Amino acid sequence: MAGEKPSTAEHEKTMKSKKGRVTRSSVSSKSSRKDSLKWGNALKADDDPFALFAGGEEGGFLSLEEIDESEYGFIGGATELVGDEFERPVSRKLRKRKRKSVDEDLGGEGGEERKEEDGKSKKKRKKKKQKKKESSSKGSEESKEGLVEGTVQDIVPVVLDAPMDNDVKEDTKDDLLLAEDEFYAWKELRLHPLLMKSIHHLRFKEPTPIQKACIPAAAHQGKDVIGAAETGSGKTLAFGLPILQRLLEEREKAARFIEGEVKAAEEVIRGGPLRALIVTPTRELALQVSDHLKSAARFTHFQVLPIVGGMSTEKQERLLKRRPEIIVGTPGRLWELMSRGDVHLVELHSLSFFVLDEADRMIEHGHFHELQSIIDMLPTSSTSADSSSLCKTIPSVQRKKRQTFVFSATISLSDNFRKKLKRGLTAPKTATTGGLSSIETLSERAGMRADAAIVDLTNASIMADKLEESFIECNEDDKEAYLYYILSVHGHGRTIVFCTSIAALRRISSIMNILGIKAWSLHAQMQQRARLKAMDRFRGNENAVLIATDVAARGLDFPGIRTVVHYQLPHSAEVYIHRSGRTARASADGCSIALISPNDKTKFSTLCRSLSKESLKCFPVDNSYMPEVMKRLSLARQIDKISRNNSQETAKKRYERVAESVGLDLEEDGSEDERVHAHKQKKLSSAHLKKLQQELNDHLSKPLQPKSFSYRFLAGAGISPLLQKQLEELSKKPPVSKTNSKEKRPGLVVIGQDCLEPLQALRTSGREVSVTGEKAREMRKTAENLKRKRREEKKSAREQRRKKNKSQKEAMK
Ligand SMILES: Nc1ncnc2c1ncn2[C@@H]1O[C@H](COP(=O)(O)OP(=O)(O)OP(=O)(O)O)[C@@H](O)[C@H]1O
Repeated sequence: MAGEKPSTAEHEKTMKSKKGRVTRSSVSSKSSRKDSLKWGNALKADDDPFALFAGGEEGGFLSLEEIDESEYGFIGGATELVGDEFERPVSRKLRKRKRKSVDEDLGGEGGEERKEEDGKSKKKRKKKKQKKKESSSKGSEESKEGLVEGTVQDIVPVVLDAPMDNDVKEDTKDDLLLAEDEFYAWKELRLHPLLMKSIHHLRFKEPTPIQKACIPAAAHQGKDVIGAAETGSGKTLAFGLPILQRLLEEREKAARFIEGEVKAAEEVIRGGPLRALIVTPTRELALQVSDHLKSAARFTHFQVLPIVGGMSTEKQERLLKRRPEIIVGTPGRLWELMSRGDVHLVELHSLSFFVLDEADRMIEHGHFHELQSIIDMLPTSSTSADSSSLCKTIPSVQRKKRQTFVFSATISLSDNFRKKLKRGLTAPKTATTGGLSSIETLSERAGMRADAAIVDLTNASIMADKLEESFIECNEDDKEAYLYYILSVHGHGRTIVFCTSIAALRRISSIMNILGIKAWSLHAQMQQRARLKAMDRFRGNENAVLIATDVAARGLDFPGIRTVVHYQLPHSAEVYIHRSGRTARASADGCSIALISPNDKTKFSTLCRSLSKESLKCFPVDNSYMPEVMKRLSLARQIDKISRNNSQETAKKRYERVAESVGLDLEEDGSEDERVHAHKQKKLSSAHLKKLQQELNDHLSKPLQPKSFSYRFLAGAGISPLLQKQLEELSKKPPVSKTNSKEKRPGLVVIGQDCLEPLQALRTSGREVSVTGEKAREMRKTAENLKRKRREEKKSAREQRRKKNKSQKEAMK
């Protein structure tokens, strides 16, 4: 820690000088003076002294959606660069555009209200500005007197070893002590104060085991790392923090080195060549990792840029011109831009980190040819070290070798992995021909060193500790019914339903929506914008349902998913692990339910065997609900069928209209009689559709209840809005007259139904069942052994009796 103090103090000075509050000369005083001029406006505009470096409140996938449409910037280092100027982290314009897009999503509703709001908020902003002006002048007076509030210490007391300002108030001191205790576990990782500050912001009280194991090796010993740990264990920061740590250290070194050279220092601050390239298998994951790194880098003003498919290439090229230090991308788009010769992506001489997230997915099915090409573009480690002298921005600061990180929850390495790596080192790079068939080949080809730290924290089952797995046996045709049962009887908490085929996904999401369960879809055939929107909506509602293909199986970190349903089984045990790992993340709990049809049985028992599971809990299903579930489902299926036919008709009509408008002659469909008949049929089917919808609505207006449920009595605890409404309606009705016996009894319904979350239901009444069949085989064997033993005993007893009789008879003679 001793070695850290000067840098901490220096950093402190730099920050203060940037705020314009401290005028003493420091290492960075020249540059900061110039910078403070540029940043002056931004600083005045915000209360938080660190807001300049922060991403503001924006983040998550809504802001990512904006990437497609707007001038998205680098929020990671959080500074948005426009032209040559530093602007406020996330501009008001961006926020406004975001609001506009939300309005558009809502079909333009609320536009007027928005205008009104805008007017009000303008006034508010004016008032705020006025206030800030007053307070900043007050603040500068205070600072003159030595009364500085809202300094670095206020925000991250723990991390800054510099002494606290004497004028910090007593109560704040108590908070600081508390914070110091709370974040103590991070101290031994010796991270840069700016990183500790963001960790404090993220409220991560202690590092996760994988972070504890990887950060010292990667950040302080400069090692390559192969990291494996359960899903949701914080692997992103396990590689992200070492990257930021080293970049910060190098930047400080460079700043010391070029002391006095304002221009060079500015260049260093603005970013030069690419320093870290992170590759992930899916677009959504790349965006998420980039978002995560941005939040970790929010006080460093390093730039993090996602480069993924489905978004404008031109825009990405424009943004690459701003030379972000860190790029997170998917192989396809990265390679596309590299092949186009994008300077920032092909000049990799200063690349210090190459990261493969979800590395085992990269080698699956061999469809990552681009990854091979990217890896082949990387300079060999020795070249990269030598050529650091080519780097224009930090001319003489000697950089360390490139580090390679390979991470996943499901990595299997052979016993002689190190030997292979060593062999790889002695052989020239071109000798490794062929595809990236294994993690070993992949790591070796990426230049991993033989002394790489191998951190494998996966347990025997490879599943998250607090995940409870279960299954429901049912017919293929009944899967929809059981899904509806889970979502309606236990529909509490965010749920993700996995399918393997897009056709199945479309069908069940349509049926669930007809049944009144708002379900979002996510699959690879959707437009990128729609994919991000679905994810955003899913994040936004804590009881939302997402029906997804395996595009969402890996890495995606939705907060608080309570249940994962495997509607169709995945193709491999690894995918099952990753899918199930969307719940029970970051020491939370959760449950998974697999729907197993007779056709799935063999696959399921193979999967269980490969995960060393002999038994699994059977998810409790209350069969008395099923008649009502089936009734509703039958109506929904009929509605779905008619709606599909109708939409086919509509599409056909649209096609005919377009053809007509361009003067195309289409063949007439059948005779006049047939067309009249078709028209009649259509009328009938729309009447039928109306009737079905009415019937379904009647069912849906009542809460789902078991068959034995009596609708006559009021009971239960609490009043749901539905119950409230029905009570109100009931109170408006006149009492049933005894004389008029024909009058129907008012159908009073409803009980404040307590919805039991799937995990709770599983814990209270799930029963353990053998899944591999081995237990049953063992029991059969034991029973047979017992039977044989008994037979043999009987036989020997008979033999003895016979012998005894015989000897008695002989004695009598
Ligand atoms: N030290 C920490 N303390 C608490 N939460 C953390 C910590 N580090 C990361 N997290 C949170 O844990 C969650 C999971 O992190 P992350 O996505 O990195 O997991 P992962 O191991 O990469 O998961 P997967 O294998 O599914 O990709 C995230 O919400 C992240 O913000």
